[in-house]
Amino acid sequence: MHGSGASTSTREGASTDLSVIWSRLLKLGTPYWSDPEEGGRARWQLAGVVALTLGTTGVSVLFNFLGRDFFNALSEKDAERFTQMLIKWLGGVVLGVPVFVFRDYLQSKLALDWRDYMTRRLTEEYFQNRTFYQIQSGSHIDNPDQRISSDVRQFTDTALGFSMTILNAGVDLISFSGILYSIYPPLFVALLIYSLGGTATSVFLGRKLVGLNFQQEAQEANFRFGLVRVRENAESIAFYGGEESEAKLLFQRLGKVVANYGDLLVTSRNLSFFTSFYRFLIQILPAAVVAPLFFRGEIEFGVINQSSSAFNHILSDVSLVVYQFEALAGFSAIIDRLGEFSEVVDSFASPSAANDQIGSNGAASTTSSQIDLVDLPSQAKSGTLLSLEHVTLQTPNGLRTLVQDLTLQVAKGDSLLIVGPSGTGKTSLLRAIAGLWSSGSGTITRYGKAVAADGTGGDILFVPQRPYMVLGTLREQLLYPTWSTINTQHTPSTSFGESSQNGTASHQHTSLRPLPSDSELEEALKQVRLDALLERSPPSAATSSSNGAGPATGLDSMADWAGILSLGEQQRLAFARILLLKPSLVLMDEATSALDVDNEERLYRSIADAGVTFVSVGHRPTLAEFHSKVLRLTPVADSAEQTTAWEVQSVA
Ligand SMILES: Nc1ncnc2c1ncn2[C@@H]1O[C@H](COP(=O)(O)OP(=O)(O)OP(=O)(O)O)[C@@H](O)[C@H]1O
Repeated sequence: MHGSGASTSTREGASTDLSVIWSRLLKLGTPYWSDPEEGGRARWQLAGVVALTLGTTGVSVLFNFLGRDFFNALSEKDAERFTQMLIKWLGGVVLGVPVFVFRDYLQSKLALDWRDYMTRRLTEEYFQNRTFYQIQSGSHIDNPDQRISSDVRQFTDTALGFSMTILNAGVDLISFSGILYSIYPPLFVALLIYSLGGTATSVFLGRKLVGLNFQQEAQEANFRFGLVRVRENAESIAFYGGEESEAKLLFQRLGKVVANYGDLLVTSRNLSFFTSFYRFLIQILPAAVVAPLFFRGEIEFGVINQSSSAFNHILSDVSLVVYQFEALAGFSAIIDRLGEFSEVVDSFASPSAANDQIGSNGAASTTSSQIDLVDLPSQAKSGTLLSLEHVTLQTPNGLRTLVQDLTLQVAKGDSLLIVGPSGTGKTSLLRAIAGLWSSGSGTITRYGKAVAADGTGGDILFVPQRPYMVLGTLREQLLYPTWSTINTQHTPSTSFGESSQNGTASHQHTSLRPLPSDSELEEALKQVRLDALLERSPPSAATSSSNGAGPATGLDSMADWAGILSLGEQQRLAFARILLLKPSLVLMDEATSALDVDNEERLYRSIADAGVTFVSVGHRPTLAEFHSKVLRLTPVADSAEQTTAWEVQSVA
């Protein structure tokens, strides 16, 4: 069972349907403001931002009038009034600047809180019902990491920014229209025609930008993901000498980034031609229109400046779409990507969709039949830990039936080995028991709870071929996943340092399973022959403790464990986790494939001695002697569906 990282597929086109974008915007944007816990505070903050935004318009109107009087005093050579206006102007600046600064600060702070809320919500849904796993294997969603991190940030920043800009523009428009209309009505009408025409033209010229921005986000993410894969698989690539083909693949991705960006540049250049002409033309337009009134002595000189300023205000309000078109196009692309992601995540995260499979369009679609997965409390009497009744298992796309009508039971003290040629469905059977796959029919009953990160459950544990190494200390590796939430509350150099003196005392530990003491952790390492790790000085600079006391050692040492431990060592560490947790039943997928026979025997004996019942998947002949029963899967010759036959044998 191997993870393959994020999908690299991208869609050819973005959704430019305005009604879809609008409904996605509402669906994404509204939950924060109506949230029972955080909504109240958010609404108050928003009210503050709105008030300050209105304040900024008030300040602008004030300066419009101050400017008029200032230039009138200047043209009339009235030195005393000029000095007065200068002082008033300076006073206005002192009062006005804080309004602008606080508006910006509060708005950014609100965007940050909103981002925090949205990211937490999406992340929770992403992990609910193993959505992160289902999305990867069965949907077209590309780069979920980028959507959760950067897309959410851009969404909240831009949504709030645009809302305030629109509000500001509305109030501005009303205030300055009054001023301009009172100066010269024809100027006001000409301006409206000019700006509405400009908006329509820029929408026409920039219409391709939404799709191009959508593609840009996806291509950038694909390129970055390619680089991440090289980092994650550095050693394998180096062994294969695959540098050249990796570079070629990266260049292909870079090529797509550059090509799309090139198209984007051309479209924005064409739009820029128009918007720049539009901007430059209006600089003298109001003065040109009002000048005859001044020459005829109907208005004062300061009114020219005032009308020019009012004209510019109104024009930028009405021309919002012209000036912001590129940003709007980028925002639509973000709404599209995020909305699509949230819809797919929702469809998996909702309990009704938990057992659904994903269709090729990325949306969940219910397949005709499902395997029933039933969890029951442990059966002390019968000793049954796992039972499969008439289980027929299919691949998620329903194209292959892997195992048909399988019935078997695993009771306390049993040890079952699943064998069969590669591709017959051994790992898939474990996937079905773990609840990752459910296409097919029949019933799987698990007696006892699978391990949970809060320390509850832990009657059943699944161990993959390549154990997952968390980012953290050696202690955190050993405690994963049973006590993992407890670990995240501590930094290795402080709390774990304390706990190493008194065992478990410093942990606020509320789980049902007691947290193993340091000596138990060290004993588990000894049993799997990894106690040398306690002595080994970690090579990475990241191991230095933050209090400057030098690198942490022993259980608190930090390293890139997945990078420095051999696969065999990682597999031994996974056995140390079993020995610490002592689950009733453990299901292992080629969990000793990288070990020598001697170590393999020692590990199997140690978990059997600990009273753990186990089911293993494996190819190695040496495994049979540690098991009491063998489930043998054999491909059925000439079967169109490439299905497998099965039989259970006792080991002599
Ligand atoms: N997501 C998937 N969608 C469709 N088919 C899949 C998927 N994942 C695996 N398969 C197919 O299901 C079959 C069974 O895979 P599985 O990993 O269970 O085999 P296995 O018996 O454990 O093989 P091995 O011994 O090589 O590990 C394989 O043919 C595999 O290609």
